[in-house]
Amino acid sequence: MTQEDRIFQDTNRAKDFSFDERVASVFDDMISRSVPFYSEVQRIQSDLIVEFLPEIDGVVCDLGCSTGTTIEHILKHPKCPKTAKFIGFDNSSSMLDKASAKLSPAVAEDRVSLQIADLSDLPVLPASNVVILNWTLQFVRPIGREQLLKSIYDALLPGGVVFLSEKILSDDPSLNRIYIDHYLDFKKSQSGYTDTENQRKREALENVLVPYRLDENYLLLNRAGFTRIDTFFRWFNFACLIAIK
Ligand SMILES: C[S@@+](CC[C@H](N)C(=O)[O-])C[C@H]1O[C@@H](n2cnc3c(N)ncnc32)[C@H](O)[C@@H]1O
Ligand SMILES: O=C(O)C(=O)C[C@]1(C(=O)O)C=C[C@@H](O)C=C1
Repeated sequence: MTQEDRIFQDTNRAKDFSFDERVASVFDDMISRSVPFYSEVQRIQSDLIVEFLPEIDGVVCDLGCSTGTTIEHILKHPKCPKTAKFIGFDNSSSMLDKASAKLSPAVAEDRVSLQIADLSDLPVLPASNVVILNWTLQFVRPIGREQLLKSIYDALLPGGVVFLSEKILSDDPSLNRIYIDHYLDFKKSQSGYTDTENQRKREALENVLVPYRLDENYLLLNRAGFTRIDTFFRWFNFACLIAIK
């Protein structure tokens, strides 16, 4: 059972945000209160993902899988083939411990495996039908992003897809300001985070979460080899992209 996220009520919290044990212990609460339409995105994304899974031996890699919520959603989808295999990667062992508990029956049946790995220095991915990067590329150092997307492109089978969800910037500064203000309002109203908590989290995420503009993310995907790209969901400064090989 996930605890309620009150991490930024604590004044002693170290400055830089990190996915440590303390964040992992409240993460499901934190992300569902911090990413607008988080569960709806999981729902519609899994509807899309099953369209790209073959009847037998499909492979899905979730990079930055955190506590395994996305894999759990797909596994529970009525159209998810029973032979599909899932591999979750993350560089936080605390997150993977939570994922392993959440997904334990599927791990026991060998449908899911979890691997500790840094996305800046990823082992070669298996040939995959689907690769997911949900709110994770934004945490990878900008210099490593293109190479990561290239290795995803190489790992995808023909017709395979990458799902990329990110916090984004607008190229119009005044719209950017408005979007961020509405995002802060969202966090206050939907979740009860105070202005102080929001401000502290914002400072902790500075230089840790580095968002790109939507067109910059399209360009990165283009450079990696993808030409068929679409935005299937957007809410102000959050966007979810699909790109087909
Ligand atoms: C915002 S969370 C992702 C949420 C998750 N995909 C979901 O849909 O619930 C970002 C995750 O990426 C992981 N992460 C960040 N930088 C990473 C890196 N360089 N290598 C591997 N994992 C990383 C973090 O540990 C964290 O679990
Ligand atoms: O930008 C913020 O304030 C956020 O809370 C965003 C965000 C994200 O997009 O990953 C940052 C960290 C948490 O993992 C959950 C949400």
